[in-house]
Amino acid sequence: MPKTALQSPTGVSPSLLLNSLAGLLHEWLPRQRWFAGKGRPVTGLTLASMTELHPGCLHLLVRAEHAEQATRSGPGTAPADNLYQLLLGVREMLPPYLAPAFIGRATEGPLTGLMVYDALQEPRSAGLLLDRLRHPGAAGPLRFERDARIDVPAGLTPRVLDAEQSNTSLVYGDAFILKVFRRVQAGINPDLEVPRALARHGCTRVPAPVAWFRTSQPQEATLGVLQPFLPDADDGWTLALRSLESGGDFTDEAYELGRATAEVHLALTSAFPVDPPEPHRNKRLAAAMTERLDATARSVPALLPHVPGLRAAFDAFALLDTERPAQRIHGDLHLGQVLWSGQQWFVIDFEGEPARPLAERRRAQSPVRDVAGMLRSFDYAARTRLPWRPEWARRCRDAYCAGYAAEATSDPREEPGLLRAYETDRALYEVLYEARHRPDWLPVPMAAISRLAEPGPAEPR
Ligand SMILES: Nc1ncnc2c1ncn2[C@@H]1O[C@H](COP(=O)(O)OP(=O)(O)O)[C@@H](O)[C@H]1O
Ligand SMILES: O=P(O)(O)O[C@H]1O[C@H](CO)[C@@H](O[C@H]2O[C@H](CO)[C@@H](O)[C@H](O)[C@H]2O)[C@H](O)[C@H]1O
Repeated sequence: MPKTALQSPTGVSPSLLLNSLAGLLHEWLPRQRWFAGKGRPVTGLTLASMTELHPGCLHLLVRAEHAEQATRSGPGTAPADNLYQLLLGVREMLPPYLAPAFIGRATEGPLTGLMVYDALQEPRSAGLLLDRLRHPGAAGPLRFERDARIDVPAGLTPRVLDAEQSNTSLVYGDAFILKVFRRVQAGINPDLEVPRALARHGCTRVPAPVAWFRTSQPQEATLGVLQPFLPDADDGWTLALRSLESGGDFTDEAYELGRATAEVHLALTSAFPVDPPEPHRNKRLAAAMTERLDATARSVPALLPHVPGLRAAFDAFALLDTERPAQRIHGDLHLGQVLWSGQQWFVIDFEGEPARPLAERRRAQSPVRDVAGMLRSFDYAARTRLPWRPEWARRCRDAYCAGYAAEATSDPREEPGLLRAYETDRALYEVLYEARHRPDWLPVPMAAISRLAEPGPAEPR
């Protein structure tokens, strides 16, 4: 057991503990990809819950506020409630292998002089977390639960997944993957809710949750989900780039992806209630899209010249008289969310667009939102590789829609006005996402914005 002076922090009051951690977290949080106010300074910090998982390892839920945009409304703006999940280790000395996990040395409060680090990167703590999931039970406000029908062996070697992620995932022995949600919102996370429901309904396109953990403090919320790991799978983004780099064709894969999407959509209509068509739904949705457009343009002024053209796409959508049922969907479908196992496409990450409030992400919506997300993704892939091959994207988009139509009751290409509105809404989300997280990528969705703002076909060109 590592030598630590923190044998039992349960006797330490949260406010005292925060004295020790506040300075360190002010520095560390803004550098994390999952921090909502990435790069912006933390302006307030409170401890919402603290649980000692094992000596020297603290599970914390920390509420952090950041400067700017914290109070604006609209897509992608930070919810008022920014609650983060942290697993912190505390030691007197840090062994070299934990250097990348180092957060800082506490200079105040009860932890003074101790080294604080991200315990998710420590194999011992990661292993103990898996043990908790293997043996359902409680630890303070935390509850560990599992599907008892699936065996999870002891002693699987953990590693942190090296992926550009919104959360942190640990892979255990190439057999299971545990996603630890970093931003925690009240209620069940759709990334647990949806795959569980789909698995119950016999859908084999989604790795079924094996175990999960949640908290009751400061509110009921999902904290992490363990699923089978597909060890030899490549994600769709990697495969698409490979195809572009080799001058290849991706239409067979795109067609199959369309079929897989339609299959998941169909399974979702069995697993969750479907909202029947409702008069004026298009008008209401178009109004919400227009509001998001205005809010996004306030955050990213480069959009301003395109606002009238984009608004026209939403106005045309409002006037469409085909009202469709709404259903649960994926919510953030793109090439990075699908895995090719060698035999079939799997769909992962049902969390929805991470910046939207959870209640909104769990709402029934048009399946066209997902279709639009994937169509945008083909355009994304084509635009990130030179020479630009617009025909590659066009062919993939067409094949994807054809595959979708082969399994579903409708062909997305038959309703261009609907598709254009959802693609525009998605491209606006992407503009905000890139402006915040990867400003170098901003030209990718901006190219689509210029195209979508012009009258005429919405196809990439
Ligand atoms: N069941 C799985 N099998 C294999 N790899 C997976 C699995 N689930 C996720 N991954 C890998 O982990 C990455 C991040 O997962 P994802 O659920 O998208 O996390 P986040 O929501 O944090 O972005 C994926 O891009 C994929 O490469
Ligand atoms: O973290 P998530 O995978 O849940 O999704 C977020 O990050 C994605 C980028 O990693 C972002 O996707 C955008 O870039 C992708 C290429 O990196 C591209 O395939 C997508 O089409 C594009 O939207 C996604 O929007 C965001 O929610």
